[in-house]
Amino acid sequence: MLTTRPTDGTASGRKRELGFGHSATSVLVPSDPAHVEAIRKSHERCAALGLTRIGHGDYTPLPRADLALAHERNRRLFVHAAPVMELLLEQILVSKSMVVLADTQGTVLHSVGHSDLMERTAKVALAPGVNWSESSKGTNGMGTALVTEEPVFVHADEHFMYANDFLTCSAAPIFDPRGNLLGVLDVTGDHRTFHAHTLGLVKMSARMIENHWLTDDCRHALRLHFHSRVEFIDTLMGGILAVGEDGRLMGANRSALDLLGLSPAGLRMNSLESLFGMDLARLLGQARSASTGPLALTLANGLQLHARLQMNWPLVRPAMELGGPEAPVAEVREVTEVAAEPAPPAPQARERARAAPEAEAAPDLSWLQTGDAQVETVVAKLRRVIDRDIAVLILGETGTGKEVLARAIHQESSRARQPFVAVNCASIPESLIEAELFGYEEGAFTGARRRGAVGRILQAHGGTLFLDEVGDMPLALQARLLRVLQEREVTPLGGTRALAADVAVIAATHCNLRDMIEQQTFREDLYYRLNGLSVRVPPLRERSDLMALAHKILRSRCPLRTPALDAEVVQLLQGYHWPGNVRQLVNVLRAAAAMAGDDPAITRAHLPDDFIEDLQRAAQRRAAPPGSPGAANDAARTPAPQPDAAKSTATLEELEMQTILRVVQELDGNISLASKRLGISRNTIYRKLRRR
Ligand SMILES: Nc1ncnc2c1ncn2[C@@H]1O[C@H](COP(=O)(O)OP(=O)(O)OP(=O)(O)O)[C@@H](O)[C@H]1O
Repeated sequence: MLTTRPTDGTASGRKRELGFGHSATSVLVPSDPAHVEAIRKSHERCAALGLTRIGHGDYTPLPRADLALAHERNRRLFVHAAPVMELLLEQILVSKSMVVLADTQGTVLHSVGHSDLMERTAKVALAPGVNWSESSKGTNGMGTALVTEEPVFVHADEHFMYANDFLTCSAAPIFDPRGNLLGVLDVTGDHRTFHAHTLGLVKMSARMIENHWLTDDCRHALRLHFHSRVEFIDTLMGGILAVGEDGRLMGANRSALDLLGLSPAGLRMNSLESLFGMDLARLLGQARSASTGPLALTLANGLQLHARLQMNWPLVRPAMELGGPEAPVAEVREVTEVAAEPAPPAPQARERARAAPEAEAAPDLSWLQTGDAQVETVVAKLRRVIDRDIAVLILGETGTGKEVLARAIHQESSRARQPFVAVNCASIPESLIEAELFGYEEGAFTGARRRGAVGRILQAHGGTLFLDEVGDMPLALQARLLRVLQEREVTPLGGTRALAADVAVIAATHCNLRDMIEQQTFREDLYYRLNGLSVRVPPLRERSDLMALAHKILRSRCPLRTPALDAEVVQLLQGYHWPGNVRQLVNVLRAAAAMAGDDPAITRAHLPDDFIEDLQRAAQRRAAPPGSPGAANDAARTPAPQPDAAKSTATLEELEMQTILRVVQELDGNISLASKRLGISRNTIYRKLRRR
């Protein structure tokens, strides 16, 4: 049933029930009997609580300390919800509404919407800290959805308090994979802007948050994505079931529960066997033999499902690099077929992804123990300082795994469930690094985003701040960073209030900071503040676990059909000097595994051409008489030198720069491809190009 509601918001207007389409100023509001009943029941609850329709409710936000506590308790919810809220806001921008996130108590945690979108009073009422529980504000979207645990819209005079009948709100509860209520997502706007599709958008957004939560919770589990219609598998309607190594069902999204006809409690009482009549080994076997396309599964009730298996491989997840040309994307590999790479996100989405705290975490330290004695020592040292508020400084050449190590430290600490925020000091333009790190208030500088921005340090509050390439931090900022680390507070640019910043700090660099201190390009006091414990990640050429590492990388790339390495390839890998370290090894093996396809072993023919060329050049250098232009020396270890490089009178640095420029030019400015071809990280390329 559709009824129209007056849009003038007056009491007489409220009493007028207009017929469908009778007024140019009225809006269509679907009001099916279940909805009418839900609102009636809510009004009854409000009356029973002693609320009155002429009441106003209290719009005073929680005191700062209590709000900070609420934020702290709901940090994870915020981390998953914030990017989704930005997306939702983009969809409803024309409706001049606000997108609001509240906790299970109805306390607003976060709201987004431009300041000119809503009347100032309404905006203030939706600010963080204001409570919108039913017991405080009567019938309203957030409060009522929290009580009923169902999506609901509350339009105009359906609000219990007349004071709120100029609003229209659509709200949906958010649940964790075990069915616990986490909070509520809401869109609130002026009642004249009611749109019947808003509730649908809010419900979809709540599902997106739930799916992120599930994927994060079960990031190392195998995930079964399924639906009864094959084209729906990877949509929001698709079911996701997380399965542990022992075949245990670890969690499911709401669509999965709906498709399986289970409650969250019912999920715990089931297994793969009871649901699909097969255990994990058989499921994997079936996936292995299904060369392409989804698997066919049958439920006990005869319902046919189409499924795909997926797992996350943190090993190959590209590091979050601020300012880089690609957005950080958790790399997902399908077991049954190669996953379609996500399309490159739009610039706005990229911006959001950068601004959002990272939700994904890395494997812990034991994952890094593949038998090298130097790595073992590093891990043992780190285990002694974890959770002791000691800053860690990681030293090592590019591509040795410094960021992987930092993530592993975070993962093994008590902060593992909190954000890990990586800041690459080399890849952010010097003029922006201050704003990136410390954040800024609205209008702090020309070009600043209207609503200001939370800096990376505050995004890491409660978790770990990873300062990569810290040697590239401008001197002026080093002083500010030192103050933050000493006082544990941040004052955003253009702001006057200092905000608490509880962060564990891990810094990394390939530079010699001691030399930099002597050259007065790095502050000594900051060096000591960052260097509670310094560890050096060994370059790959010094490691004794090359083959164990290679097999681990291959296993993670091709879990079901891990190719072997034939004897010649083993010899070639072992004889190589690996200037690009583990990153280069990953790239070479990834390309070789792709070339090998279904072949049981990787042979020389599968190795990438540029790697073979480099091997040949190295062999020629070794064969050349000592002192000759082609003889092996350190310069010969420069990645991908030009053929006549050794004869040139240019310095090593100039040759390197020429090579980088040539490759970047050849690849039309694609830094990612250039980084792969050169075997150095994208950050290193950015840094070097900037220093030109
Ligand atoms: N122990 C490891 N096992 C498997 N893969 C690893 C390991 N260490 C590093 N890698 C892989 O090597 C690549 C480079 O790692 P990472 O980005 O951590 O290096 P980095 O030293 O921080 O590099 P840069 O100095 O260039 O920023 C990544 O793809 C990472 O997944």
